[in-house]
Amino acid sequence: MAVPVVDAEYLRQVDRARRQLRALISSKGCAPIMLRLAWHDAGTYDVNTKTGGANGSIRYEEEYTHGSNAGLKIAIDLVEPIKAKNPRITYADLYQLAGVVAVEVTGGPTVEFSPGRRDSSVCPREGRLPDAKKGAPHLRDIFYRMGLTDKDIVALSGGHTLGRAHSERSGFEGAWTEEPLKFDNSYFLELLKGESEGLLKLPTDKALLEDPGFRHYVELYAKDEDTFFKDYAESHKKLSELGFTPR
Ligand code: HEM
Ligand SMILES: N=NC(=O)c1ccncc1
Repeated sequence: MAVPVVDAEYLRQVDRARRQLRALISSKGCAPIMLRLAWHDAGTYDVNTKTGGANGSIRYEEEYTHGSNAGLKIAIDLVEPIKAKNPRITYADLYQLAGVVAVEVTGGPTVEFSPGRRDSSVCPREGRLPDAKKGAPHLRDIFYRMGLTDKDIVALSGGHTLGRAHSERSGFEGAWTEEPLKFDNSYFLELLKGESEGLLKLPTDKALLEDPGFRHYVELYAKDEDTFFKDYAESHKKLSELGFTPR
C-alpha cells in the first residue's frame, strides 16, 4: 500500500487521535490490551527477509485469528472509531500510537512516536511471536529475528507490568503484578521475589531469571526504575519502528 504523505493535515490527525486514544484508554482501562496489540503487530518483523513488522496487517482476520493473537480483535474494534474520525492515519501508525499512549496514561515513560508507517495487506504466517511455554534460547531466536537484543528482550518484558493473562485466550491466568494498570518496575521486583500467591510467572518470564545474560538486566531494572524507564522507552520505540524508517 502507498507510503503515507505526512503533511500538516496528517500531523493534525495524529494529534487529534492521540487525544482520543488518551480518553478511550483512560475511560475503559484498556491500556494493557492496547499495548499488546501494538507489540503483536510490530513483533512479526523478520530482519532477514524484511517482512512483517509494524504495518497494520493484524487488522485482517487472517492474522488476528492466530492463536497468539486471541482477544486482540477487542482492541482492533475499540480503535476503529478513532480511525474513522482520522482517516489519513494508517492502521500501522494508529496501532503504534495506541501502544505509546497506553504506556503514557498508566504512568510509564514517554515513548517517542514518529508517524509515516505504511499499511500492508500481507499477513505473516503464524509462529513469529514467542511461545510462553519455552525458555531463553527460544526468546533469543524470536527477538534476534526481529533485530532486537537481550537488553530489548528484558526491558520489553517489563510490559507485563500491565494487564493479565486470560485462560480462554492463552491458557494462562492472572496478573504479573499487584497493580496491573500501573506502569512501573514491579514486574522485575516480583520476578526477584519468587512465587507470590495469585501472581503469574510464565515459563518465559522465569527464563529471564535463569539466564545470566537476561538476569543482569532484571536485577538492574528492579533496583533502578529510572533506568528501566529509559531503556524501556528506547526498546519500545525500536519495536514500534520495526520495518519502518522514520524520515
Ligand atoms: C517475551 C515474550 C513474551 C511472551 C512469551 C508473552 C506472552 C504473553 C501471554 C501468554 C499473555 C497472556 C495473553 C492473554 O491470555 O490475554 C501476555 C499478555 C500481555 N503481554 Fe506479553 N508476552 C511477551 C512479551 C511481551 C511484550 C514485549 C509486551 C509489550 C511490550 C507484552 C505485553 C503484554 C501485555 C500488556 C499483556 C496483557 C494483555 C491484557 O491484559 O489483555 N508482552 N503476554
Ligand atoms: N504478549 N504476548 C502475548 O500476548 C502472547 C504471545 C504469544 N502467545 C500468546 C500470547
